[in-house]
Amino acid sequence: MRIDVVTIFPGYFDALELSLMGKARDRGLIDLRVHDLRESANDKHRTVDDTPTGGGAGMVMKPEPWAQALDGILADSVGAEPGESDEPLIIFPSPAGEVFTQAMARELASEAHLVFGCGRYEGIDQRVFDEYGERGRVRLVSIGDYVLNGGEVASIAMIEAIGRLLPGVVGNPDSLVEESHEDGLLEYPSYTKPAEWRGRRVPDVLLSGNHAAINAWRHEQSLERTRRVRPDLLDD
Ligand SMILES: CN1CCCC[C@@H]1Cn1ccc2ccc(-c3n[nH]c(N)c3C#N)cc21
Repeated sequence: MRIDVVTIFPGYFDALELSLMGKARDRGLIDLRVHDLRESANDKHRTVDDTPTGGGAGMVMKPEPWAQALDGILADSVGAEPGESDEPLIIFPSPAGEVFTQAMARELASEAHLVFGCGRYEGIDQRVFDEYGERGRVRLVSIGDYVLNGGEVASIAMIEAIGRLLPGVVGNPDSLVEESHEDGLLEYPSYTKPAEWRGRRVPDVLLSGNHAAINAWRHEQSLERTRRVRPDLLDD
């Protein structure tokens, strides 16, 4: 999968050189390209923002630098493999977006080419979403009901959630099956050695070697935790 990111803070994405994402990039499973939006601003001061038309606090990101950056990426996008969508999907993190879920991560993991447009300030001029929404596929996506200062942290979260689902990225694909949200439930509690720690014992069933009983216990724990913490996940 090719992933392009447009941002005024490229350094945020150094985090994706670490751990599993870094290994996936080294192995060519993910082709991550980070673009500094300021390099698409043609004035002497590389201006990317201006005052909001109609008044109001803060600044809004100008449309033209975004168009320069996105047009460059789209022009460079190669055709997809058979069955993949030709057009890259452009994702703009936004508190006004559809909420990102594990189901969306699975859906986006089948894309050949994703582009993440990281806004800052009060956001990006609406006409960028309109322009690229008419020309191709655009989704505004939120990672949750709280306010961040920009789209970079949200993009990193989504890139990790999507990237880890790609074949070969996570060592044992079985570990992807019993995770929170993967089966619609929160995951069961985990334990390791020692069997007793500060007077707290690991549940006996986990020491029994009875895998049917262990699986049944773990499923019940997932159900109980989901009922207690996220009953909304059990609504049909
Ligand atoms: C604070 N400032 C004025 C109010 C509106 C937002 C703005 C900051 N900001 C600018 C671009 C941008 C993109 C995403 C997010 C964001 N916040 N919360 C989420 N779940 C997000 C996502 N995904 C925030 C952003």
